[in-house]
Amino acid sequence: MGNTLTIKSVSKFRGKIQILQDVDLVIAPGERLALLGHNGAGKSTLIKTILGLTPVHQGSIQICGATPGSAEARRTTAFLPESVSFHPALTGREQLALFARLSGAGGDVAGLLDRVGLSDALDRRIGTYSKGMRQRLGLAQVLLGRPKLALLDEPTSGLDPISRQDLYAIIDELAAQGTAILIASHALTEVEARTDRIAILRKGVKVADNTLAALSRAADLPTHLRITAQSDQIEQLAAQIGGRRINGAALEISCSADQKMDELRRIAAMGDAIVDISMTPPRLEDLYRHFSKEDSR
Ligand SMILES: Nc1ncnc2c1ncn2[C@@H]1O[C@H](COP(=O)(O)OP(=O)(O)OP(=O)(O)O)[C@@H](O)[C@H]1O
Repeated sequence: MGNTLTIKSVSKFRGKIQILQDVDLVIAPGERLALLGHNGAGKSTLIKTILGLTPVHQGSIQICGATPGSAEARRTTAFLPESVSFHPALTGREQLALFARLSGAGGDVAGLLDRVGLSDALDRRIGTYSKGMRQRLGLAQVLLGRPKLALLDEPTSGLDPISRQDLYAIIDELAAQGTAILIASHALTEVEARTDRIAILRKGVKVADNTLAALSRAADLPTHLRITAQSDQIEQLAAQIGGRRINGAALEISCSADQKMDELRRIAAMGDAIVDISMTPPRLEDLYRHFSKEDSR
């Protein structure tokens, strides 16, 4: 099956300033892609070009073969902005029913509101909703059209931890139904666990695009091993193993992914002197820092 979203060599300028430079990106049906980047890296601009709200100056974008902004692309694409705004005088039910009518999508409005946890508030005016409730209503709107592509800009900003989990559960359902999902985010820990692939923009240039495991291999960042010793043996172990003393009875050493098993064998061979070993592989935060820095390419 072809990709839902295909972005080829897209460049975009604002006046003389280049905002996006030769960006290639694809998302397959059912795939969840995290789009990361510092403030001003070009994430929102890329989303706006996919939506057809701002023109592409070079290159091309296709959504299931359709051009951004065309009737077909609009029918297949859903967008959740960072701060959703609705008519404050309408109730959640009225607002969603209005969207359903406008889009011609129809659908079970009350069922969708229940799905996003708004069943208690469906007949309350949106003006009385909290930010998290408005975000949930926005998500119901995304679900309404059964989109092939969902673009979510900072979907969890301002949400409490449970609401975040609920939101990702709904995103997972969407993906399981075949929707291609792009999540622009600064919440690295969340997207680390809940997406399939990571793309990083730096000053409008895509500097990374792969699975977490592949990015880890490419960056070759160290894994940290923390070794806890019997308290009366720490001095002797420190002399043998080296590394950094953490507190009275622990040492920390760093090694590359290739060296990790050799190090573990070396430490395990020290027998009863070792009480515990814990291992911390590079996290998305480390990879993000690595790929976002100026000399990463
Ligand atoms: N309407 C506009 N006119 C001029 N420049 C703009 C406009 N919108 C965005 N820019 C510029 O384009 C660049 C990319 O901005 P964009 O909003 O796409 O970044 P972002 O990665 O979404 O940032 P953030 O994480 O802060 O939301 C920035 O330098 C920004 O100043």
